[in-house]
Amino acid sequence: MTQLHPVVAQVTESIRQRSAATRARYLEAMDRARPQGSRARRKYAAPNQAHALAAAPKDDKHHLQVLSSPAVGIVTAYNDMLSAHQPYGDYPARLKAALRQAGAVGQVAGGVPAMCDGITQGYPGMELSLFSRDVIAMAAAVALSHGTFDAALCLGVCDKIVPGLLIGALRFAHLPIAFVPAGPMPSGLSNAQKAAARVRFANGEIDEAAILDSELEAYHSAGTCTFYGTANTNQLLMEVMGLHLPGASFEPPDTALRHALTREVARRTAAGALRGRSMAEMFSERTVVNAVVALLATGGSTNHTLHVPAIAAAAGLSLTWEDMDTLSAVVPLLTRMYPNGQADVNHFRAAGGTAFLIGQLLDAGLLHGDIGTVFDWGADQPEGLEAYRRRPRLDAQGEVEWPAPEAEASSRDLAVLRPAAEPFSPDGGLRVITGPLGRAVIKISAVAPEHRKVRAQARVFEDQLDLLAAFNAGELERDLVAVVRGQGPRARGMPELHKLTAPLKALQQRGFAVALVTDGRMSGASGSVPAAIHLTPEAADGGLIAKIRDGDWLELDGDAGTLAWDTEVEVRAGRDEVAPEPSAQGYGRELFARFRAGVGPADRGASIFADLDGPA
Ligand SMILES: O=C(O)[C@H](O)[C@@H](O)[C@H](O)[C@H](O)COP(=O)(O)O
Repeated sequence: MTQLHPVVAQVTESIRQRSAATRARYLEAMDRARPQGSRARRKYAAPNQAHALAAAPKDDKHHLQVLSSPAVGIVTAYNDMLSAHQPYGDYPARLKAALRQAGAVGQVAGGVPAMCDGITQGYPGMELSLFSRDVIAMAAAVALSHGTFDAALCLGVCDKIVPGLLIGALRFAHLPIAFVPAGPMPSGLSNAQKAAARVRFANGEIDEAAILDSELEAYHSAGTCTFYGTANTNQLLMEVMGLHLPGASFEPPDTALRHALTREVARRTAAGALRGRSMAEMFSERTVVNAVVALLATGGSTNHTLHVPAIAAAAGLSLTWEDMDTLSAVVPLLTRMYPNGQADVNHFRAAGGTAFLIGQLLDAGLLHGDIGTVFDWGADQPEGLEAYRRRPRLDAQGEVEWPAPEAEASSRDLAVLRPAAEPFSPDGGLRVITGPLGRAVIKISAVAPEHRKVRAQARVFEDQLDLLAAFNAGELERDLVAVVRGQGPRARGMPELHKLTAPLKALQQRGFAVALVTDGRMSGASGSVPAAIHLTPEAADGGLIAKIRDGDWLELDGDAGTLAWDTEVEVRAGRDEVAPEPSAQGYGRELFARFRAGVGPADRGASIFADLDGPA
């Protein structure tokens, strides 16, 4: 067996020790919630049980009431607005049929909201986006609060939905809970061509009709957007955490194999319920470390520097940005997918996909192989992550099987996916930035080495639209550190500022040294311009970013992980903080005032949930 890398072992151990008290309380709570006796619903009095059975079809009633079959709650994030979630429309029927075959009964326990960042990018709805993660966690809890379920299946793909569902699921981890993906959109216009068209549009070289045609060729059908942004990072992380079946993440929607995988995850979850498995016994600090390693090895979305700590906290575990940074120094970058390269997730899958990636990381001792997985719930011999080296395929009956991996498996496209011995870069794609302004994160894997260090005078904006206006007015034709502040969780719910990608890139292409510093977020799809994001403390929480003025010299060095601010301490002290503009009314933003007032800082996940398991 491969020896675990000492740094991975050390980070895992420090998370375990730091989290000892909260984790113990979490596991006790999960233990207390475990049903005593055969089925969860039996603890309820007759009227309560009858309510749960009332609308069930006759056969399901017989199974639940007489045969004591397990009940599996389906929590769905279906809607027609997210192309990635549209395929979920008929999943409840598919899952219920598969569960019946496995001797269980499926019931839709509830729906959770899901919003598309691609639609709301740059518009008021985006100010609800990050908070929607916590709303989804709460909605998942409401769905599972019926308490009549012996297992659950969660249906979600996109940015806030998977983290939200997982946070909710982890509070019901006395049950076995699996995640059911739906697969990526087929490749259309490439992401690089799409981005190039946006820069041409920003430069005034093409008109509204041409840019819309370009976008419609890129976003053309159901399935997850093909770039390696937050949604696809979610998918990869779920697989490496053992919460998807092996190879399930990137099989396209509506293929025979996709449907066979969906049936199989239902069967394995039913088996988990029959065997008395729980998510709590499979999800540990090792699972969390695996998620971070996979994030780093693939240059995944910066949003996961918020989501993974928030997910860990929901399982009583404390993960810090420093843990991520420490791991980043030893985890090699093994993939190049847009925005870190030209390929998309379909190319990644064709090059060897998760099976090759996980195999490489296991062989390098960078992943914990000994984690519990949903695959193991239906297997006689637990295999842990080893099973995820295998690729799914259809057997003669049209069901899924995972043949033993080829001994000499290699990447089929070294421009997209590399072995650990020949990485794109010896270290991972994310870095913590430190300096007098506080701490921030940067995704250097998406930035060419020659652009990673920028020294320039600041131009300060309180709103991304002001930056766009200044760009359009030709005021930004110079070396520039754009400071966009008042965008943090307490100020505005931490919107993504992805609309700035095209103009900043256009300036970079004109030969200017350009960087961004913000207490807001950038999209997982943003790249090429170095961006120190998630700056904490934010302007609305006493952060010194509120004291920067136009003309101050800033130096962002992505490789060194530093953000210097030349202005003398005495000069800074004499300046007033510019208070962030309050979040506007309308688009429901007023409903989230309590969220803004109560949210925690970015390095703790920008979450409204604090100390779920008491003090550390
Ligand atoms: O974090 C992310 O991955 C993004 O928020 C993503 O979910 C969103 O859809 C982008 O806005 C689309 O990217 P493009 O605008 O580049 O197509």
